Amino acid sequence: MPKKTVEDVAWQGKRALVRVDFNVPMDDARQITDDTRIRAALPTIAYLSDRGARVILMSHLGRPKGEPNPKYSLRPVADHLASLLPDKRVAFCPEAVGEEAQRAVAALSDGDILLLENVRFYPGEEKNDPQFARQLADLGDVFVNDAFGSAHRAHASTAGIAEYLPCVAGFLMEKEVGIMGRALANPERPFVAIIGGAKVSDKIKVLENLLPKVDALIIGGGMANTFLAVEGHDMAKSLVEEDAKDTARRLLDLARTSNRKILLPVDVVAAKAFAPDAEHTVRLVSELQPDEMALDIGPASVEAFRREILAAKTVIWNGPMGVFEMPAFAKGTFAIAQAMAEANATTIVGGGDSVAAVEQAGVADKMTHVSTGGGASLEFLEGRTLPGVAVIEDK
Ligand SMILES: Nc1ncnc2c1ncn2[C@@H]1O[C@H](COP(=O)(O)OP(=O)(O)OP(=O)(O)O)[C@@H](O)[C@H]1O
Ligand SMILES: O=C(O)[C@H](O)COP(=O)(O)O
Repeated sequence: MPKKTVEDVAWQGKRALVRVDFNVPMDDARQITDDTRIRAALPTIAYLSDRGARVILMSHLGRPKGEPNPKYSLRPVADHLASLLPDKRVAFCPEAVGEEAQRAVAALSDGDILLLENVRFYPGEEKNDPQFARQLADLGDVFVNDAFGSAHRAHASTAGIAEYLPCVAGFLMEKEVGIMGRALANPERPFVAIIGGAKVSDKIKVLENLLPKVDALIIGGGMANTFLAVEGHDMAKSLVEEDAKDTARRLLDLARTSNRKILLPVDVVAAKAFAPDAEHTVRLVSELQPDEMALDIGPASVEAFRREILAAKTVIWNGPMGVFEMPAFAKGTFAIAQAMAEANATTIVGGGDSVAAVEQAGVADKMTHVSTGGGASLEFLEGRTLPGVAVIEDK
């Protein structure tokens, strides 16, 4: 069902209360180390301001547990936002609700932008307290949800607030939900999903939701070990989840009976320790030694996965192929990023680590879509209805 967006509202003079996800990484000196999420919200902010709305932005930053904490203040984000929008007036309010916030909103002229302080400085935010949601709602005329990255949270500023205000999607929300939604509901085929990361248990629902939809499911990373163990391989010291073996077996059976391909690594980078400087070598999965663990996929696996990706028309990727934080075990992950960059397909990357990998590989701009949501994109791939999406009005 298509949702209402910012384009469905006449904005002149209205107060647009916009939830953004400005939960950006910062270093110890409170410098923003990656402003992707801020830049991703600019189209919505500029659109509203250009149409004469008074733009009031709400976000969380970090997990301050319901009380003010200068470490998690959004003030540096307001300064950065002002530098990205040199032609606009951008102000910061050190409160998110109450008299000071109301005064700051009342002082806005059409087109002005105001960022409120971290909504998680208030206990009502994460509790989705109706009174807190109401206090936020008092600051605006229309609620715009552009925080895809927080859409899996049913909090006051992402969901509860919609009880009190009409709710439309911002451009980022529309794009995220549109691209991923289309890929899952009506993909151009062949449709290939690549799932990696540490554990099967974190991604059971993703695997279950995707398997019936895809033509091929590529499994890499630590989670592949459990599947390989079920197929009869001795994975030696590799991370294998005993508790997830039944799930892995069930998925392999389902793939066989439903004619879906599951591709597992055929070779791995084997190391004697989980350490950046560990001695390591490429081995066939069947030749892993008793004192070794698999920490990356090997070149033959890369080649097989690459062929599948290059033949696809839609590719979704979540989770690294190995311990890519350590350069010795990052090759497989970067090779997958490269293959996706070369594919003549709709390519979608979601999940914090895989997004970091495509950025480090320098190919983020070659993807059709790099999601700004970690947890949110994972829950979307699980097929769940995200609370922050559910509250947006249907057209
Ligand atoms: N073979 C392996 N053995 C052990 N750990 C591994 C292996 N392969 C990958 N990992 C680890 O898995 C972790 C990433 O898994 P995770 O499921 O969190 O990925 P993600 O979904 O992309 O990220 P996020 O949870 O941030 O959205 C990385 O820290 C990586 O080192
Ligand atoms: O970074 C994220 O995934 C979102 O901003 C949500 O943050 P949270 O996990 O603290 O709710």
